[in-house]
Amino acid sequence: MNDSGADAPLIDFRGATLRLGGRTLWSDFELGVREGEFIAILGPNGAGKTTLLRALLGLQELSAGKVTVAGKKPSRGSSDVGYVPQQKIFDGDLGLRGRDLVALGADGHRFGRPWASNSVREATEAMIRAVGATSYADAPVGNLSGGEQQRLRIAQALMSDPKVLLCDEPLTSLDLRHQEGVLELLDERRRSAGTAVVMVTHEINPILPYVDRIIYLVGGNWAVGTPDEVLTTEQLSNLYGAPVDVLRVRGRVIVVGGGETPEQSHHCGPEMAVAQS
Ligand SMILES: Nc1ncnc2c1ncn2[C@@H]1O[C@H](COP(=O)(O)OP(=O)(O)OP(=O)(O)O)[C@@H](O)[C@H]1O
Repeated sequence: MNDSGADAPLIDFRGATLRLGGRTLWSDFELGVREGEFIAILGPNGAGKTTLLRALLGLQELSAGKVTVAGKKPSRGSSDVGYVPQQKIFDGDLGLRGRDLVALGADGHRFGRPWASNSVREATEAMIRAVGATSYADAPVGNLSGGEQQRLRIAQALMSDPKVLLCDEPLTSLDLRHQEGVLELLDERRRSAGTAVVMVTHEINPILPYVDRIIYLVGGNWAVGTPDEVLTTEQLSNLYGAPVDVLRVRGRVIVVGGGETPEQSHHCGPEMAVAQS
């Protein structure tokens, strides 16, 4: 399923192909992401989800085709792109306070010499308020819960006021309440500021109320579309090249795979995959 895109997409992949270590991760990938769109990237381990984010960060050259972000070739350190890397829980001994972590996201383009300025302090305070972290912003980050830490990391990534926010598995190790908190925060940002959000995740059900479209990558194949378009028995069976059943049970999506790939992909038991929430 190819994406029709918009006139001037914020993210624009054209015929993008990426080969790494003798494997084709994805080929002829086409996608136009509009301002304020919320996109989730799904797929099994090793399908190339993080690598797709790396291409947007200017950290990974394409093997063929092209990609632009805000009309430009992606480049390292661009203030157009905010990035929340895969979660690492901060150590309890780390002396850094929440507000210090957020302030680290202030970049030279916007603030001049970051640490010295009042404008950084004010912007940090405003961002902490915006993500609802005021009550714990002065605590050492290592003492905070995973969900609280994640909020601060997103605040840090938003400090450069990026046009695009990339998040790599921001829901991992969060309970349902904190997952919803993070998703609501991302949703609010894309609605209020028009930031396009692109999120890698293994969690399907929590994201369904929020995302506009899904990119599903499997073994060199890809599909892009709304959750209803992509999460179907036919589409996933095509992508996996093996029988996969997509069931809807009490509003939840459950993917049951016949081969080994779907089970591996979503860290579930041997019989049933995905449907984690
Ligand atoms: N620099 C590299 N050289 C060769 N192979 C690489 C390189 N970087 C990544 N790979 C391989 O590319 C594949 C895709 O990796 P990537 O991290 O994008 O997968 P992913 O879909 O994010 O997986 P996961 O769900 O496990 O995080 C993996 O098989 C990985 O080993």
